[in-house]
Amino acid sequence: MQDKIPVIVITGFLGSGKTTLLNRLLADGVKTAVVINEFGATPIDQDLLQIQDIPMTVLSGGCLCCQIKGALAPTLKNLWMAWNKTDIKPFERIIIETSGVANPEPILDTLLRESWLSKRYLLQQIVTTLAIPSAIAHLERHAEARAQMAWADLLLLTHADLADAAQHAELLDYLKLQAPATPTLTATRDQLNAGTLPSRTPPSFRRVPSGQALPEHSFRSLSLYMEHTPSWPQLQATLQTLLTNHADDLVRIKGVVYIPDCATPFAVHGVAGHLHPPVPLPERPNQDRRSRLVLITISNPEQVAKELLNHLGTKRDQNPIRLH
Ligand SMILES: Nc1nc2c(ncn2[C@@H]2O[C@H](COP(=O)(O)OP(=O)(O)OP(=O)(O)O)[C@@H](O)[C@H]2O)c(=O)[nH]1
Repeated sequence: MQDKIPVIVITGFLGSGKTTLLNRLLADGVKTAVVINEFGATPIDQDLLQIQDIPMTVLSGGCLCCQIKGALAPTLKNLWMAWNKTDIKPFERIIIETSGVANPEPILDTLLRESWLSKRYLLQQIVTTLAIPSAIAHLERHAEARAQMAWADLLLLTHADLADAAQHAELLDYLKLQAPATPTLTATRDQLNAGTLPSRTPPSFRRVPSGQALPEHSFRSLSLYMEHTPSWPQLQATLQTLLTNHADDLVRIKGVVYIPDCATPFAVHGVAGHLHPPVPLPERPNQDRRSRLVLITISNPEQVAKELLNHLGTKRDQNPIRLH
C-alpha cells in the first residue's frame, strides 16, 4: 500500500474565515486538491480562491453532513483514482472546506470508518475557525457550531482586528471551559499562512465518530442571479438594510458581483450584521458575468427575498430567486 494522502478539514460557522484560511494554506505551494461544500445552491467560494488551476470539487446545495452526505465518498474515490494513475502526483494533500452549518461528525465518519477510504486517506488535522466577535453567540445558539468546536484539533480564532481585548479574553475563557483540551491560536487574516498552523501530525488518539447527524438544520438559503447589477451604493444600502432589519435571522450574505463600469468582479461578504467592503477579484475568462448572491437565513427566506427584490426595484421574473 502506498502512502496515505493527508487530508485537512477546515470547518467553522458561517463567515468565520474558512475560505480565508484555505486561501492562505494554498499559498504555501504544496500541490493541493480542494473539496468545497457550500450550503447555498449557488456556489460562490470557488471564485474566492486566489489559486484556480488546482483540482477542485464543489459540492453545493446542502451540507456534507446530511443532504449531500453521500457525495463525499465518490468524490474522494475519484480523486484517489486521479492520484494513483500517474507517477507524477497531481496533488500531495486534500483540503476539505465544510459548509458553515455542517456538523463535521458525519464527514469524519466517512473519512475514518469507510474502509476503502481509511486505507488511502489520513485525516491529518481538523481546524475550526471561530470569529472572535460572534463566536460565543453562535456557539450558544447553534448546535452545528458546538459540534464544529467539539471535533476540532485546533481552534483558530479569527477577526481579532474587529474584536476588543475583552471579547478576546471572554472567548478564551469560554473555550477553556467548553473545549479545555483543544489548543487555540489567534491569527488575523494578514498573519495567516501555512506556517501559522502548529503541528500537522494527527493526534495519537481520535474519538470514533458515531456517524450521527444532528437534528435537521433550520437554516434556509436563497440564491439570486442578477442580469443587471445596481450601482454599489444601491446594492450596499440594500444589503446593509437587510442585515440590520433581519439581524437575528439573516446570518450570512456572500456573492460575486459585477458592479457597473468595473471590469473585474467583486466579492461581497455580510456576516453578523456587518457588511464587509467589497474585495476585487481577478477577472476570470469565460465566466458568467451575472452577479450572484447567496443569503442564508435561519427561518424566513421568503420575507428576505421579497424585501431584497423590493429594494432592488426589480421583479422576481427579472431576477430569478431560488429558495431552498
Ligand atoms: N477583518 C477581518 N476580516 C476577516 C478576517 N478573516 C476573514 N475575514 C473576512 O470575513 C469574511 C468572511 O470570510 P470567509 O473566509 O469567506 O468566511 P467563511 O467561513 O469561508 O464563510 P462561509 O463559507 O460563508 O461559511 C470575508 O470578508 C473575509 O475577508 C479577519 O481576521 N479580519
